[in-house]
Amino acid sequence: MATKVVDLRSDTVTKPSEAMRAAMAAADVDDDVLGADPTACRFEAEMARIMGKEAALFVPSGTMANLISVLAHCDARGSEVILGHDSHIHVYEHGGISTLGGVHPRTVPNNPDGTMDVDRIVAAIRSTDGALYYPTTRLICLENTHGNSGGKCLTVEYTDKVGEVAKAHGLKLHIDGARIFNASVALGVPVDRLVRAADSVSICLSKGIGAPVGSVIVGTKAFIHKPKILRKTLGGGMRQVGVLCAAAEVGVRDTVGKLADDHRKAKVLADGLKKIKQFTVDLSSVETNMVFFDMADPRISPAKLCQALKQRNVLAMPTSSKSVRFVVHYQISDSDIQYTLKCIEEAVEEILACDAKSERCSTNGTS
Ligand SMILES: Cc1ncc(COP(=O)(O)O)c(C=O)c1O
Ligand SMILES: C[C@@H](O)[C@H](N)C(=O)O
Repeated sequence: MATKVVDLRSDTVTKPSEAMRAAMAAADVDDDVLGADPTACRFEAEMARIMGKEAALFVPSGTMANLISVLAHCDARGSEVILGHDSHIHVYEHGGISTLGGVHPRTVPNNPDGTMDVDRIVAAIRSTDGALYYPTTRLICLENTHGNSGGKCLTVEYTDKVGEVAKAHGLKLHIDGARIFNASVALGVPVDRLVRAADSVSICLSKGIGAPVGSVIVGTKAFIHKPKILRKTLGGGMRQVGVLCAAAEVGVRDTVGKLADDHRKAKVLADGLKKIKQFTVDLSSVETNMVFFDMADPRISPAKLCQALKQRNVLAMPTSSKSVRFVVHYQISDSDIQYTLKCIEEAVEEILACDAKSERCSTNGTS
């Protein structure tokens, strides 16, 4: 029997459910590049409806969804996008908007809650009277929930405010909504209301929603025409993609309703960590499915802890030289959470005992 692994590295690690696999096998498909795949068309129409936008486009990944969205809005040479210094687009997408799209990033500091100060966004907008020197600001990007801040939610009030700034300055607003459903559930705000101010949104199907592959870009019908061309340009035009959309349909139907439980389990995990004195965790920062915690004992490093947990079939990821991240998803059970906490306690004991032993060895002069 396969060893049970509690995989808390990310919510991207879920395996397709039996219902997803059955839907994939039974999917009615055709050539999506020719616009003929019935399952893709049905799914895209449903996602547009859910998100309150006119149109939607299925793409292979969240990275490609963000890249295509930025390039579609910034389709003139010398364009600049305002985005968070700690945003996924800026930190984890290989600078694709610049290296592939020629778009210049203008970063604004992300606050601990994932927002960027509105006055700093306004200050970052290039004035047109500096045209000889300045790129042209065309786009503002937000990220909701904000991954590197621990899955924090951007409120609808904040999002609307940034939308007003964009409109007042003739700019567009894109939301990296990889986990927008987590934000919607945690805030208790309908997802279409949460993104109303945005001109485009990218939504990951392969995270909390649990689909094996894909993201969706939503926006106006006129806007989506450009992403469709850019998707093909980037090699993302796929043929019988209904096989993948069928799984995503099941995820949207079955898994969005489980996100609140992911958030509850994350809080249980954080509460358990709080009781272990070798770690520090800010319970108020656990708003959705992510738990970031810091090492409070110099004898315990993120790498040592993750290694010791891995030996107990619990997987996690260091996020810095002093912190570790757990990401909960619907394939993590309550007993998995309790098992993880037990393994953490054992791992701490093991690391400290090993450290004490090596300490005794070094004071005794034996190596
Ligand atoms: C906030 C955010 N945006 C975009 C992405 C990119 O998605 P993908 O991994 O599908 O390229 C991720 C992570 O995967 C993410 O966490
Ligand atoms: C690391 C990042 O690319 C991924 N989106 C995650 O959160 O796991």
